[in-house]
Amino acid sequence: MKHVFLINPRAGKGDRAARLQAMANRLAAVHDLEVSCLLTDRPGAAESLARALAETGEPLRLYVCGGDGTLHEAANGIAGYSNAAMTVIPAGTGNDFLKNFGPDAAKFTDPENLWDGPDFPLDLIDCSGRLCLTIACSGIDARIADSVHRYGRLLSGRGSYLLSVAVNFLCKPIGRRWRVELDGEVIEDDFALVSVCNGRYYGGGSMPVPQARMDDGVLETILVKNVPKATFARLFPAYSAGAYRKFPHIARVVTARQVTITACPGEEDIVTCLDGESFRSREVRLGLSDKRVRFFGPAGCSPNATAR
Ligand SMILES: Nc1ncnc2c1ncn2[C@@H]1O[C@H](COP(=O)(O)OP(=O)(O)OP(=O)(O)O)[C@@H](O)[C@H]1O
Repeated sequence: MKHVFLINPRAGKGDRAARLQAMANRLAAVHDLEVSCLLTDRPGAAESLARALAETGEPLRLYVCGGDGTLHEAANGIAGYSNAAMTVIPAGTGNDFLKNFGPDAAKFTDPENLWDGPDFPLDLIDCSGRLCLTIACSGIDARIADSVHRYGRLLSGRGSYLLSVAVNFLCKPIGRRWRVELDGEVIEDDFALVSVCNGRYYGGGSMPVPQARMDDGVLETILVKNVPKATFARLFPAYSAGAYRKFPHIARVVTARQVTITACPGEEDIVTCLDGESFRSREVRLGLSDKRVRFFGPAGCSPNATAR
């Protein structure tokens, strides 16, 4: 069995690569394991490195050291390979994925809790060919997340968030005219956002659909219609706390197997964010992937620990 620490030295604040490499060396020495470290040298590197390791066919335990973006890339690399399993040692900024594990999330910081932990399959969202572990969001939330990344190159975390909210929320309309197809049902309307949830957390801890479970073969999609800005600001805390049932005239949750979002003629491209990584397109097709990813974690942990 190969144990590989896949380290993103650019994740989070400050370079933790040296500390993570020391952790890997200690794990090898204490348990007489074959442990190596790989550093990502560019965006996208975690995916190609993870895929290359999985393609060898050798039994693999991959410790993804980074945030949600690095985890997203690694999952795209190893999904569907039965010889490969992955876990995460949180080294990112938000680490929203681990919030699904509740209090056990803290145990993921120590590889002693991970190296011989049980593995279990997790579902994945297929979004126009890319795979997403937690939440695939399109709309105002994705536009804000996208700008936070862009402004983050110039400003602090809080500064880039505030500027992003100002630009996307205060200076531009919230709604976009989309045609949304949910299995057979077609709705054309102005939408604030449409988020397909496998996991429960995104955007630094918002939990739109608390019943979403990561291994039940079901995706929960929340649709929020366009509303005046003051209404959106007033309802956002309830949306973030999973209380969408409090405003049924605006929000609705469905378990459609196929969701297609198409920008209406004249409307700008749709911004979609997958595990925090964003892209633009005219149309987004979402559904349960036929691939799953093998995930390992501390004994007794559950990716549904906070589901309700
Ligand atoms: N050597 C590198 N140089 C620049 N960017 C890199 C490098 N290696 C990986 N990346 C990119 O760094 C980005 C940020 O990584 P990641 O999302 O894991 O951390 P984060 O943004 O701090 O955490 P979170 O997403 O949990 O808030 C990813 O999009 C990844 O592609």
